[in-house]
Amino acid sequence: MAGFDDLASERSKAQFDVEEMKVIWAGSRHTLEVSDRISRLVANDPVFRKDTRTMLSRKDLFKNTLRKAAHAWKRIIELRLSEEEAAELRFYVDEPAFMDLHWGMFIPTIKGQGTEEQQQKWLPLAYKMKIIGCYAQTELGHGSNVQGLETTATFDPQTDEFIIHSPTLTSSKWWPGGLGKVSTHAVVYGRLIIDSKDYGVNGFIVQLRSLDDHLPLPGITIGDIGMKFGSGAYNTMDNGVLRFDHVRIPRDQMLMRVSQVTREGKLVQSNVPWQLVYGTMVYVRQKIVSDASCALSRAVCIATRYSAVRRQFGLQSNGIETQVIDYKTQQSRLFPLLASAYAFRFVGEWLKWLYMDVNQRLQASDFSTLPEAHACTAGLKSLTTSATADGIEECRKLCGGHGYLCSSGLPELFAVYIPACTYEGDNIVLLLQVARFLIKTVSQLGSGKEPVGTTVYMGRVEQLMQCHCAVQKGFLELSADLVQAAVAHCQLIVVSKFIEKLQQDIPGKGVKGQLEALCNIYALFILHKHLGDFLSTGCITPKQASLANAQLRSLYSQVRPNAIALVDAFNYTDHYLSSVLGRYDGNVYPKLYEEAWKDPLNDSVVPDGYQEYIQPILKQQLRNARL
Ligand SMILES: CC(C)(COP(=O)(O)OP(=O)(O)OC[C@H]1O[C@@H](n2cnc3c(N)ncnc32)[C@H](O)[C@@H]1OP(=O)(O)O)[C@@H](O)C(=O)NCCC(=O)NCCSC(=O)CCCC(=O)O
Ligand SMILES: Cc1cc2nc3c(=O)[nH]c(=O)nc-3n(C[C@H](O)[C@H](O)[C@H](O)COP(=O)(O)OP(=O)(O)OC[C@H]3O[C@@H](n4cnc5c(N)ncnc54)[C@H](O)[C@@H]3O)c2cc1C
Repeated sequence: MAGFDDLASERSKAQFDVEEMKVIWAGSRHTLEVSDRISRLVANDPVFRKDTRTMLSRKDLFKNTLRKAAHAWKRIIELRLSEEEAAELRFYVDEPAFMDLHWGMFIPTIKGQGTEEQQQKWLPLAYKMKIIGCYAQTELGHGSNVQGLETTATFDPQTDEFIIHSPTLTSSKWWPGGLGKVSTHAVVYGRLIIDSKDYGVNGFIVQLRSLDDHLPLPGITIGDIGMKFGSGAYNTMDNGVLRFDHVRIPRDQMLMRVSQVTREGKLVQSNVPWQLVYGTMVYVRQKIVSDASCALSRAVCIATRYSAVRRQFGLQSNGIETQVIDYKTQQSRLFPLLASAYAFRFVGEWLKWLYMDVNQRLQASDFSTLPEAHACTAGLKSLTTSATADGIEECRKLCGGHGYLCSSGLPELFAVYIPACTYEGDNIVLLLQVARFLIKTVSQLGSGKEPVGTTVYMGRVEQLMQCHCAVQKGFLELSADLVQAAVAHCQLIVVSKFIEKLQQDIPGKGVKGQLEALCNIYALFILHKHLGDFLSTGCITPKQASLANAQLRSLYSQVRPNAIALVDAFNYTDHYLSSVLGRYDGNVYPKLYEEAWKDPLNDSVVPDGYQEYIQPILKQQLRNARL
């Protein structure tokens, strides 16, 4: 069987220990064991099938999502899964749904911005799924500009309550995931008003629906905002619209770790920086970087396996055509994405450590690294999601026509993934945050502080920043250029963290050698992609540039025999990949053919509507022809 033999032959060429690489990719033997066990548990459960998603109506699709969520919860309880195992199960169910925001934003917000008492009251309810929460910050009129939010939370000293209100159409909450049809509660971000004075944006816990009949509570207007990009895709998520008409909540439902409002209506600032109100966004952004490595590796796995199975032109002496993975153009498009997947994996590991370190310091009232954590999470979220969205589309193109079929898994992966460039912060807006941080850092450099990092890459950032700062025009005037410097800074971090990973103990025959090749491919690919920066800032010479390009080509040849093994190391099940082109066994053509007949359009030989609309035309034309 062609495809199967091709992949088996590819696997025999591997020059490194794939099982050890699986541990490196997973992060530890323990994590590998958990993800392997849970991914197979999900793959073998018929309730979690994904192949019909694109054929369901929005209502049936959503009902099926609720069914899966209920089944997932039941399995978590039945099997007594740990929090880690439960998170893995939700990950491998692989369906955007309200649970993501309940566990991924509502709970972390209460943990990060609630007082001890508020955590003790609300977290047990949320952990036991007695309430379902979402994160309601964005409004119809404002998303990026958080300080522009219009929802009001006015303190009423008579009743010791806040009155939550939507004063304008544009103040309607708009986009929050899980809000439209499911959530019973929300963390609502609104303007704190005391005695007609506006104290800026804070978070408030607000109940939205009755826990008895799920109907919206008095003063609450709530619903779904409608179909989104793609057919299946993100339409399993009820992104919602929410309006308040003077809804009253008790004073103790304002999240008060950052600021407190006393019974007398006095605002008291605690000793933590007010920016902690934005803390959930830092947490989610570091998670999004790890998610980028998962999404990109998934697309690369599909495209790499298919590139080894697909043969086109180049008839060889043995009478068979050439594998497209052997074409240098295919390698120059595919292998940088393979290297990027590994690079994002490792920078995501570091970012997770940085986030935990910042949190530990916050506990000790050390806020010194919060600005860097914000800049790193914002910048790396922007860099990795943009590269991943473009990379998934490139993988679709690397698979030719069959990449455009839903059965390839790539169109839906693209449709589900691309909003990551927007949610949790528009990517350009976030790069501007990095630029602000860099300007502050460069201004401190005058005090003799030396930047650290990979020489050529560091030089590029420094030069780009010096050029821009030297021009001394306004920030806004320079923002397009400063974004360029911000990207350069984030790429420096990715390369540096990959190099640091290589300095760790890396067991397994040939494993370190493969990672070194991938690190060099990532670094040289970025250098090649941004050659103008490196040349214009004098970081490299034209001669060095051409040597770098030659080195890149030879690295592709080094990776070629290991490509299939490098994607096998992701350890993805066929269920998770959900792709005929990316099947582990390479049995592509028979399965493509089989899948086609499952389409409802093939339920009847003569399609509905033919007799009603098309046949009359043909008959009329026949009659005309006989006249
Ligand atoms: C763009 C900014 C950062 C602008 O902030 P601003 O206060 O209006 O103005 P500024 O002067 O630039 O900043 C003031 C200051 O706050 C700092 N700061 C800003 N953001 C953070 C943070 N996250 N952590 C820690 N610090 C932060 C900035 O560095 C500034 O500090 P500085 O004054 O320079 O010392 C902010 O408005 C923002 O983050 N916008 C993006 C909004 C966003 O990300 N929304 C996400 C909604 S939830 C979502 O999308 C969930 C999707 C999940 C899913 O569906 O899966
Ligand atoms: C699938 C999805 C799920 C979401 N889930 C949630 C959720 O659960 N909870 C929630 O609260 N929100 C959610 N959101 C909203 C999301 O966080 C916002 O859409 C996002 O923060 C971008 O803000 P915006 O829509 O206002 O974009 P805008 O800021 O209006 O962006 C429009 C354009 O303006 C540019 N721009 C804006 N400001 C500047 C500036 N200062 N300088 C230069 N250019 C600028 C941007 O770069 C962009 O090109 C979700 C969105 C999506 C798509």
